[in-house]
Amino acid sequence: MSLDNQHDDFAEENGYAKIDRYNSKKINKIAANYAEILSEIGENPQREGLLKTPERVAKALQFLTHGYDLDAAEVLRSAMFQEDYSQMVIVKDIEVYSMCEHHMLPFFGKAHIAYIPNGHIVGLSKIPRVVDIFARRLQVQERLTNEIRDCIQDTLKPAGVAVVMECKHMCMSMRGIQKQNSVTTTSAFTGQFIIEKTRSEFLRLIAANLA
Ligand SMILES: Nc1nc2c(ncn2[C@@H]2O[C@H](COP(=O)(O)OP(=O)(O)OP(=O)(O)O)[C@@H](O)[C@H]2O)c(=O)[nH]1
Ligand SMILES: [Zn+2]
Repeated sequence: MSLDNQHDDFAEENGYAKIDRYNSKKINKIAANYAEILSEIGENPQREGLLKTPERVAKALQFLTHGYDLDAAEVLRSAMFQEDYSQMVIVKDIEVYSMCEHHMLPFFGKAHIAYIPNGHIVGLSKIPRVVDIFARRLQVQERLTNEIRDCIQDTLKPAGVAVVMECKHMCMSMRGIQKQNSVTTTSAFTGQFIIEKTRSEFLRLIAANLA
């Protein structure tokens, strides 16, 4: 499969068929800027290996920020089901890839999310989808954490939501302070998770190695 085809197939493979994935005007504009950047860093944008690089980077950037084109609440609403289940539901170890808004370098790690149903449950896959929709934007980890919490709380209206994220920031490892192993943890809670006992149960369960 050619590189172009791989990119073209991205939308469908990821269930994001309705994204206007290839706004070619946008791609061309971003690519032109990257050709200039290549020159500025002392490279020759005309050498063979770099000929298609500006276009590749433009497409990669569009992928890495495609969350702007998606509505996380709509995704949740598309798979809400009435169910008489009122115990904690936890989806843990969700891989997260985002980009910090300060340096546009990746930060990545895991999200652990729980909610306590209040009449409705949600299709399990929709929780990582919500994570991705907010992560695939320029972010800070704190806002990303809060946006996931608020979206689940406002849409599903459960008795409580808990979000914990643990991420490594490339802007702190490959440049700047250059700390290779530091991990940043953020958390956000609503409803019953504000109560110490419920929050402790959630934290104990995400720390446990049950599977
Ligand atoms: N709170 C928070 N800070 C972040 C996140 N991602 C990156 N940063 C920080 O954003 C800050 C930007 O600080 P500046 O002093 O303006 O930028 P800088 O000179 O490149 O800073 P250094 O990284 O310390 O070299 C840095 O301290 C980064 O570590 C994030 O998700 N949350
Ligand atoms: Zn950064």
